[in-house]
Amino acid sequence: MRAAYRVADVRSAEAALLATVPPGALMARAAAGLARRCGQLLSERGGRYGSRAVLLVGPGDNGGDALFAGAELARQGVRVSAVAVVPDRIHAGGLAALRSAGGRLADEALSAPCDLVVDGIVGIGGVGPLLGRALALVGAVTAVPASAGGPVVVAVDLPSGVSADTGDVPGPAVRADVTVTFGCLKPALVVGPAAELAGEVELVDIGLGPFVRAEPAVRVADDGDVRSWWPVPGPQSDKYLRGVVALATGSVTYPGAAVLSVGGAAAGPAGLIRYAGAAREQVLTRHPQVIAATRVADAGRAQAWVCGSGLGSGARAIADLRAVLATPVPVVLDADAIAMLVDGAMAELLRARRAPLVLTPHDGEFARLAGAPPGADRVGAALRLAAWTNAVVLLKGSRTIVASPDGQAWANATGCAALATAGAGDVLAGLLGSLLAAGLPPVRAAVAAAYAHGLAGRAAARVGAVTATDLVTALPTVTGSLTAPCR
Ligand SMILES: NC(=O)C1=CN([C@@H]2O[C@H](COP(=O)(O)OP(=O)(O)OC[C@H]3O[C@@H](n4cnc5c(N)ncnc54)[C@H](O)[C@@H]3O)[C@@H](O)[C@H]2O)[C@@H](O)CC1
Ligand SMILES: Nc1ncnc2c1ncn2[C@@H]1O[C@H](COP(=O)(O)OP(=O)(O)O)[C@@H](O)[C@H]1O
Ligand SMILES: [K+]
Repeated sequence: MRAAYRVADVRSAEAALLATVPPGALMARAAAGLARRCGQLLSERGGRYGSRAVLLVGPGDNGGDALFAGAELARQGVRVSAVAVVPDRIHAGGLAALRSAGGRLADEALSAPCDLVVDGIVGIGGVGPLLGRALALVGAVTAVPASAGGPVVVAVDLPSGVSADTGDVPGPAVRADVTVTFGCLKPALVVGPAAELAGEVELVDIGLGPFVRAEPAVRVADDGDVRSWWPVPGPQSDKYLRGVVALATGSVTYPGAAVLSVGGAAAGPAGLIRYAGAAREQVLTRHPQVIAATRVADAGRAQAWVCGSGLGSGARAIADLRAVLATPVPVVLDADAIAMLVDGAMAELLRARRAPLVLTPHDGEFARLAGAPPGADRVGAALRLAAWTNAVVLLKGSRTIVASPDGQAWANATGCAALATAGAGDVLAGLLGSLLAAGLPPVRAAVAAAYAHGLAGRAAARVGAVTATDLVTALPTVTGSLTAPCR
């Protein structure tokens, strides 16, 4: 698990650490890590000696990091020039170090072609959209991407122009190929549109770890986490012990949603799938192992329910949703079921529930339920909806968020834009239901489902254009790889 911390918490930790080390030591550690990565990137692109680097140097310590790293690169034979955002507010020690290593202060950014741009405009001290010369410099950096022969762009701590705590991007911002961040991750490196601007993120250890006392603002699961959580059948398992997942999804209008959600469930760890709904025939044609009924009341017992994907919102859908909410087992509500929750008549059933509830809204469904779209602070918005509904909220997006009513938030790092295809959410809901049925607690089930779903998207994208059916095809290999092999 990786953890990202808010700026205020990073500052407190840094203050505590600073009191234990000589002045300048932290910046030296940060700059050393930054210079190391920049040097590697130059070596990969034809060599350091004689290459050209431009430092964009803001008025704060972020600029100081860039200058000290530039000094180290200059010592290695790189021709380094620095452009000050605010010429009379440049880190004096950093500038002296750069000059004594042979680097220079330039007036114009990128007046000649260069191999590397180091974005030291702002880091965690950035507030709001970039202003003044900072804004003009960002335009110059983004003109030619590295993939089109432009310079490789390395952001110092954060890509300048992003909101560190929320991952919002309120205006023009640096698009980095690599972000070298110090001490710990910040939310903007893992959530929201900012995370897409960070490129590859390298975390440099500056000794901050023991001084971070706060709870993470957001967590990111890795392969090891998901693998260790994934339910694995034992020698005594039978289909019931592995868990029974039931789905009330699809409708006469949208039978495909039923097929896709059952397909997602089929890749999960549950031992048996029940289906209740109007798409019974279509489900059985594609998934003959399913035990299918037409109504929830006739479906039989399950350890978790999935309800809503393609369900519609007529009288039949309302009755099935009510029946699902009345069960004493974990429930995933997706799509139409979320929309139907807006109806106050469901409130009593929700209040009476003791078993876990997981909501899987995209932004539109979120807005219907919460009264407004998630906005700039997606983690905060998901946490508020989770607290209000007493449900785990899986807020879909390019970095899907999982938020719990007790204030824990996770961001998914495996997604890819290929997932933005009709029916992908149905597949996710089915897989999530299967993980719940197999006994995974709701936050872990949601995090693990988003993780595997993202990997399936990537796997399918490697083959070609991705449809939700391709996700169903790709999922078993992904989920199989997350499961210890049967002995
Ligand atoms: N505090 C520490 O112990 C360490 C800090 N380090 C570096 O220090 C950085 C934080 O330094 P600072 O607190 O000096 O802050 P920054 O250097 O991130 O930026 C602050 C300055 O940027 C300007 N600024 C803010 N928002 C702006 C906007 N929207 N448009 C234009 N200019 C804007 C302000 O004038 C402000 O003085 C970190 O991100 C990291 O790079 C590292 O050296 C590691 C140790
Ligand atoms: N730009 C994107 N990058 C990565 N994943 C995305 C992106 N856009 C959407 N997704 C993912 O695609 C899925 C879409 O689900 P959803 O909106 O419910 O579609 P549907 O209702 O058609 O099934 C979600 O898992 C979401 O996180
Ligand atoms: K920066």
